[in-house]
Amino acid sequence: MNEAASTLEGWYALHDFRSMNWTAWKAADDEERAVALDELQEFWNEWKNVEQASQGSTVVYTVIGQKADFVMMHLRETLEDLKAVENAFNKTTFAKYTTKAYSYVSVVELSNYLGKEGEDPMQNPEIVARLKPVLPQRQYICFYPMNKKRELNDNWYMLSMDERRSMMRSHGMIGRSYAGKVKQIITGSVGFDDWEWGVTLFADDALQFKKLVYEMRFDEVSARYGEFGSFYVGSLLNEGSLEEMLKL
Ligand code: VOV
Repeated sequence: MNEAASTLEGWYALHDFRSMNWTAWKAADDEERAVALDELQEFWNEWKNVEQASQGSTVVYTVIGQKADFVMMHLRETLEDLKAVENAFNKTTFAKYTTKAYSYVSVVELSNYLGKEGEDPMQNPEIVARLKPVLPQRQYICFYPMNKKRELNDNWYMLSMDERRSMMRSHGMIGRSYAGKVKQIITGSVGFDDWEWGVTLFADDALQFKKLVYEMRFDEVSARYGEFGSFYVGSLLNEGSLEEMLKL
């Protein structure tokens, strides 16, 4: 059997995409809307407490286009913690005015393709911080799921470790040339969701997503082996900008 890459896992991830039910939101009276917003604010404060206690991280972004109106991306220590945060949101008054659009379940993952031989990665604070990251508050987010191909002639999983490592090195070099412009969080989802990985990118200039993804399309690991799902792009929401978005 071919050698599997070994992976390190960190916090579990839930990308929870919701759409607004604008008809219901507009039909609600001022008091109902105020209650919904107050509860949402309380909920948001709880997320901040979780982040301060280093037990997870949450960011909220709009989603542009008709696939959804906003996404809550949660990182938590366990799948149960993710379910709890999902349930808690569903029980808020605000959730009554939303519909479920899409969700993605995965876990922050690092592989050993480019790791140093003989080093215990868990003793490296940089690696631990990448496995349990505080999510960046950049202006834009881009999320999409992907697979590595398993076709007769192009089967990633039949390649030797050395072949895969050399392609991942080239991938990493392209990625590194975007240092400071795009921050990536790769989450593994084999056994958890419909694709093999979730790719979440953060940037202050959304065009850098297009440039990075396009450049990677010419790199063998993406050109030959990458298969991609739907792309979601959006901009950062905080309590203030969410209220602005919901103002009638
Ligand atoms: C923003 C830049 C960026 C950088 C620096 C970067 C670097 C790296 C390194 C060094 C490594 C390997 C070690 C590890 O960390 O696991 C990876 C790993 C991975 N990547 Fe990546 N990637 C980036 C960005 C980046 C993008 C934009 C994509 C989507 C590809 C595209 O065509 O749309 C991607 C995908 C992945 C995946 C699916 C994996 C896991 C592959 C596996 O088989 O296990 N990635 N990636």
